[in-house]
Amino acid sequence: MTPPIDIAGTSTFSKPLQLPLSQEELDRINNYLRPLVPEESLRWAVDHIPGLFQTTAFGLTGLVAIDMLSKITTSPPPLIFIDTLYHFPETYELVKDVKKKYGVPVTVYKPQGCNTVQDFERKHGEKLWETDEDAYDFSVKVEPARRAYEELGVKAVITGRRASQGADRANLQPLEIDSTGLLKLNPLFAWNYHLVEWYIKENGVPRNKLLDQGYRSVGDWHSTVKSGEGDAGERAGRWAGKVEKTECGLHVDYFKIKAAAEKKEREDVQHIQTAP
Ligand SMILES: Nc1ncnc2c1ncn2[C@@H]1O[C@H](COP(=O)(O)OS(=O)(=O)O)[C@@H](OP(=O)(O)O)[C@H]1O
Repeated sequence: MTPPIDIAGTSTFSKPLQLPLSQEELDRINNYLRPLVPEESLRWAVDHIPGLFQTTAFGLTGLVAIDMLSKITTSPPPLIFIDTLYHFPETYELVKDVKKKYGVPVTVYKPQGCNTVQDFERKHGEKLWETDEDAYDFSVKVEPARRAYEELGVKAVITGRRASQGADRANLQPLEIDSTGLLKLNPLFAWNYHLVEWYIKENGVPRNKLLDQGYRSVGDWHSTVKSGEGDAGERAGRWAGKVEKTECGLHVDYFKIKAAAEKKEREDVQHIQTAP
């Protein structure tokens, strides 16, 4: 591969960026980042963005970013892994492989007050993903992620989302600001599945063993199935059979999912109180 160009000196943005960013500044940054290759975007982000972390479920795209970062900086952004407690054993194996190969710190956050599935089910009941999707997504991913961002002083995260994954991601920009003010850098926003797969093979990057068994995007074991060829099918194995569901909650409006989860909690309490 061609080594990434050293673009650090060509940027006219303040170092570090002054946060929060105005919409005008965000637009200017996106115009600057859009034509860059991922290594250049990552290098720019490491140089300019304070409080930068990488949030990863060790999907192929995030793994590409981890590998690129290991080649462009000696102090890559620390990794945050939200352990829903329902990941496949192969995913937990991969976390170990990545730690061993790259030596990068991985901070793990779990659902509040829960260390094990048994803890979670005592608190929320069995199969919460079937009875209330929003409450499940909020408890296993959204709340732990917010806790991580607050406790670790996270101002920005690198994500593994790409526009070619379609649905809500079809118009993905290199840099976004979410409803809480968190910056999200999507360095591989313009890559397709085949390019990501090619990079992983070419660079000997560790990957989830489930990918050799026909899985293409891996989430929780209870809601992930094998999926077909081509970009259209990449995330088709996530929440299979639920046509409207395309996100796990981490990348939707925080306040909306929080409100939905709290509403369900209130209804449950009311139901218990009025039960005969
Ligand atoms: N559990 C967990 N912990 C930390 N970060 C996570 C998690 N789940 C999703 N993500 C972040 O979202 C990126 C896209 O993930 P997915 O395509 O799997 O979709 S989804 O978020 O689960 O809906 C994903 O990209 P990857 O780094 O490629 O995994 C991460 O940036």
